Amino acid sequence: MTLSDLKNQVCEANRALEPSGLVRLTWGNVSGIDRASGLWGIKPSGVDYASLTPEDIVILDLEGNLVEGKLRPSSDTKTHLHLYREFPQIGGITHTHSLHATMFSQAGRELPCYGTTHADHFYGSVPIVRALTPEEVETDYEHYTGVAIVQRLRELGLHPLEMPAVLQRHHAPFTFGKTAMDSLQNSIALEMCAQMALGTLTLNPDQAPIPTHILDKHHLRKHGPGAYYGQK
Ligand SMILES: O=C(CO)[C@@H](O)[C@H](O)COP(=O)(O)O
Repeated sequence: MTLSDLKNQVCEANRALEPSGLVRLTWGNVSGIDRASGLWGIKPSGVDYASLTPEDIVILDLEGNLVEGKLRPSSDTKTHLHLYREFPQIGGITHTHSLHATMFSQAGRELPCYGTTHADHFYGSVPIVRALTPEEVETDYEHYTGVAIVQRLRELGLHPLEMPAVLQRHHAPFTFGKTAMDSLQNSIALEMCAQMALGTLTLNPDQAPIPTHILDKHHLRKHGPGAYYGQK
C-alpha cells in the first residue's frame, strides 16, 4: 500500500462517520495502518469531517513519531498507537461516542448478544473495559486507555478480530478491524446491536443471551474452522 492509499483509506473512513450516524460534532476518529511499512494514519484533532481531505491525515510510525502532517493528530492517538503495537492482527481502529453503545459504556454494562445480528460481528457479550485509576488519568489518559483495552481482551482470551469492539467505562466504544473501513463497519454494527439490545430488554427484561451453539455456528461461519482464537 502506498502512503497515498493509506491516507485515502483513512480519510474515506473518517468522512463516512457522520453519514453513518455515529458521530456528532467531532466525537470520533478512525485510523488505519500499513503493516508492511509500519506507518499509520489518523484523523487530525477537532477537524470537521465533511471538509477532511487525504492530505489532512496525520501519519505516524509505531514509535509514535510524527512522520507527515501539518495538523495535530487526534486526542486519542496514543490509544490507537498502543492497540496497533499490541494487536498486530488489526489494520484499523474506530472510536466514536455513538449514542446507544455509549449508554452501555457509561452505565458500565457489557452488551449482551441477544441475536444473530450481534453474533455475526462479535463473539458474545461486548465487554466493558475498566475505569482508569487516578494515577493513569493523571500520567497518560489515552495511553492507559489502550492498556486497559488490551488487558481486558487478553483476560477474556478474546482475539481482537473475533471481538472487534470494547466499551470503555465512563467513556465510549472502540472497535477494530482488518482495515479502517472494516473497523468503521464494526462501529456501525455495534451501535445497531446496542439499540437492538435496549429494545430487547424493554420488551423482555428477562431475555437470555443467544444460546452458545448458535453463537459458535455464527463464529465458525465468519472465521472458518480452527479460527477460534479464544480459550474455550
Ligand atoms: O473521546 C474523545 C473525547 O472524550 C475524543 O474521541 C473526541 O471526541 C474526539 O477527539 P479528536 O479525535 O477530534 O481529537
